[in-house]
Amino acid sequence: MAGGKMKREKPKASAKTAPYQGGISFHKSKGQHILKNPMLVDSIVQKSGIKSTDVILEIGPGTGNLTKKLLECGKMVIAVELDPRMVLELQRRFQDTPYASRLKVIQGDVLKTELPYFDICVANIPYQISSPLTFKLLNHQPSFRCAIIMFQREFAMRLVAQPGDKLYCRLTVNTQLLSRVSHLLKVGKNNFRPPPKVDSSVVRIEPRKPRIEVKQKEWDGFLRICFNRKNKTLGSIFRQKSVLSLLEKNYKTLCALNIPQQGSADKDDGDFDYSRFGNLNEDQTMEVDDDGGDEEMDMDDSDAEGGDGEASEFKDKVMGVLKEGDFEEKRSSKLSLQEFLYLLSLFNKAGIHFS
Ligand SMILES: C[S@@+](CC[C@H](N)C(=O)[O-])C[C@H]1O[C@@H](n2cnc3c(N)ncnc32)[C@H](O)[C@@H]1O
Repeated sequence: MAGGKMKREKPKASAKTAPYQGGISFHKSKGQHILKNPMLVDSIVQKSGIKSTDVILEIGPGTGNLTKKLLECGKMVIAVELDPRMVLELQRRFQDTPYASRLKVIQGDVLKTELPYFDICVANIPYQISSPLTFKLLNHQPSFRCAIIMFQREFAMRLVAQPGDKLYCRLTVNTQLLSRVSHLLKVGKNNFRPPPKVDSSVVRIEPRKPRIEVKQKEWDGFLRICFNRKNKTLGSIFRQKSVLSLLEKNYKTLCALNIPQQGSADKDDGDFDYSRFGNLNEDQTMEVDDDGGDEEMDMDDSDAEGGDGEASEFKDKVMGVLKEGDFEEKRSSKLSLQEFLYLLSLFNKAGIHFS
């Protein structure tokens, strides 16, 4: 644990349920809504299935109410906290306790921090980093066993959505490509201090082992097109001029370069950019109810169905792929992960690429 003044943990406030606040004022801009219900903290820890040998990653420990329980269960807690006031408070709270040698506090923005090895992540996070954090964790190597994370309810429901659910979106498919996600607990606003404006949910995320390998940029480009208008048929999406001309450009470039056609299971060169899968614009914050960036865009006249000649030949090729897999009349809102993977493989087999 980092240095700091020695001070015993403060005695509990008169009300039994009072959370340890350390006299700190909370900043909503940093997502500081601490857990004030000890029974809820117990329940989260119990559902986490922590082993006594586990190295636990906690993101945003705040004043340490969850941290304390994690220290009781695991071998080691590594806590990443942005706010130096909270870091100091954690040091004060645990420094002269038996937990001190098993707590490591890293001060900084978790999104910019190189994460160490951990077995399990348990966290009540600032909701404004939900999406990039999820993908940062899911691309962390070596992979961890599972993550138990508190999210804004709607974000959580997007993660666990199934084809046909209202909240099924690109975020859902991207998350489920990399992990199995399940809903653990509904959490009301009054369990936090100060209470946020939205309800929350605790979700369990287990990275897939082995991973489903996709070419990242290819997959991302493909899903962006599919979810551009998720309730329209794929036939109607792929007949748009803008989509056809983008795909035709890629097709001609690859033909000109005489690059052998690759299957979708090939990996990209270079590092994975987790921000591509979950950029901040489609995140859910405590205060803003954003819809995940997959709203349907109105098609303007210039983007009506594709034209004649050479373009029309390419359009036939694209439509041929959709027909081959029986996808023309299907909609992204109802397509399973396996169907998306299959459709991309059909496109790639036909030499049609999305990056
Ligand atoms: C919702 S509070 C949770 C506090 C505590 N874990 C609890 O449950 O009582 C989120 C915490 O994350 C911290 N935080 C905010 N942005 C962060 C970031 N980018 N990286 C690391 N910590 C961050 C905040 O300062 C705050 O302490």
